Amino acid sequence: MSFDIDVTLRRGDALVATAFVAEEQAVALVGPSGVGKTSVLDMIAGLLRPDRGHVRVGGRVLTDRAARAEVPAHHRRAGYVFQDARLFPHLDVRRNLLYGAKDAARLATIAASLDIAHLLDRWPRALSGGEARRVAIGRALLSDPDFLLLDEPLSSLDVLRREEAMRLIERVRDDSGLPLLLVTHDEREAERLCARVVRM
Ligand SMILES: Nc1ncnc2c1ncn2[C@@H]1O[C@H](COP(=O)(O)OP(=O)(O)OP(=O)(O)O)[C@@H](O)[C@H]1O
Repeated sequence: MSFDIDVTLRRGDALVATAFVAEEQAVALVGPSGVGKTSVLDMIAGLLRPDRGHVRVGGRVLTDRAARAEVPAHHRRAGYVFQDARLFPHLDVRRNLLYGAKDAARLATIAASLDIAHLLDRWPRALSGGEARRVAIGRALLSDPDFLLLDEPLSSLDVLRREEAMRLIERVRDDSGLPLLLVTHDEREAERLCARVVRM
């Protein structure tokens, strides 16, 4: 079992709710803008607390409102790649990658596999959107996570870059073997990258 999620949260006027149990390693969360996809990732990462329900990943209970159980975000071992990369602007790419790294010796391998080895001495402000996102994926992988959360990893890429990014995600998925939850607007991408598609 990868993800066992059943959460409800009121945010302003919106009611965010989803429930699914996935045996598959890779799960896509699809749905229209504003339905609450990012909020669900935040609840799984421990950045938002659901009003009711539970979050279990890889059999581990991270939130169980009925049992008053809540693992703090920094103990969840989530590799969360945010929609806007969120690199530290005052750290170069190398130090961004090593931030929170469990095993710095993996830097070279991961940088090579993400095609960012030539960017290690650059500053985040000198990266394209796609490069920044690859660095964010690298930083998440180096933190030795138990699972991966990717928020719209393909948005704002042109057709060619999108295809490259999809191949990269397939490789990360297959090489890491980690439970992976990916948010996208695009049903076709969801079906290609993930054995399970959850609609919100
Ligand atoms: N800080 C906030 N306070 C109140 N409501 C919020 C807040 N952040 C988001 N919302 C609302 O919660 C709902 C879910 O937002 P969320 O960002 O999770 O949706 P989403 O499906 O990820 O959207 P998108 O695809 O546009 O990124 C929306 O209706 C949004 O307006």
